[in-house]
Amino acid sequence: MDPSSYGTYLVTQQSISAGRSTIAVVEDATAGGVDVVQLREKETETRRRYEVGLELRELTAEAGVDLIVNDRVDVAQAIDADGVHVGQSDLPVAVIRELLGSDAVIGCSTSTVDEAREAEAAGADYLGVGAVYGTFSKDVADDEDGIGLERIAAIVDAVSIPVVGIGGITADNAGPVVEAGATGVAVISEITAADDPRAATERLAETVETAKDVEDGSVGNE
Ligand SMILES: Cc1ncc(COP(=O)(O)OP(=O)(O)O)c(N)n1
Ligand SMILES: Cc1nc(C(=O)O)sc1CCOP(=O)(O)O
Ligand SMILES: [Mg+2]
Repeated sequence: MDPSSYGTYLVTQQSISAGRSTIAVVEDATAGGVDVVQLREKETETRRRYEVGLELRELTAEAGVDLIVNDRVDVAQAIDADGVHVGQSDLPVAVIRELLGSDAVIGCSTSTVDEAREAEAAGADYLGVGAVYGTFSKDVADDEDGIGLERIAAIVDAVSIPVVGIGGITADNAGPVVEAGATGVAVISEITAADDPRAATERLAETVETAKDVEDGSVGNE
């Protein structure tokens, strides 16, 4: 799948999933219409991460959903994932491109226009930009209220690759992120910690689709 289709993006984290397995959450999310899943189990040992990754590879492939691995090029290769997502403290994008080749999808986290331009020049296929709003799922050093929608719009203007907003995003506040120009939104808690992850995914995907229609002018300008 092309990252320009990454509208609804699930980042996994079993520790906040109310006792459900990451596999069960991803099954629900694929049934609910997620476009891409990132395996991000920072507290899980490598062997277990690999085993979960193999299962996710099978179920995402069947559902036609992309599978991205957080940080780890070796795990991505071992499970035949579609790509890798890295941040400013991880391996550089250009090095990952050398290792994985031109077909791999490489995502890079950025929170400023300069970082975004640099990641694009290095060969990133999409950007994860955040934290858009305040989040409890990760320690985000610079701004605990988030970088906000104006920064999203500035980054979208500065690059020509897709931008995915992340951080504190819910079905209630995702619309403005897409209306600011983001291709989509990435979430952990909105889906993972929901009572019904499938329904939460459906709600989020519906919000993203509606906002895209507003953004491209097909509704709301009659
Ligand atoms: C889609 C997406 N965007 C941003 C991030 C954050 O990546 P990073 O800054 O490398 O932090 P960790 O996730 O590795 O803790 C992401 N994972 N996904
Ligand atoms: C993994 C991650 N990266 C962020 C960034 O700003 O780069 S914010 C974040 C956590 C997103 O979790 P939630 O959807 O529960 O807020
Ligand atoms: Mg990282």
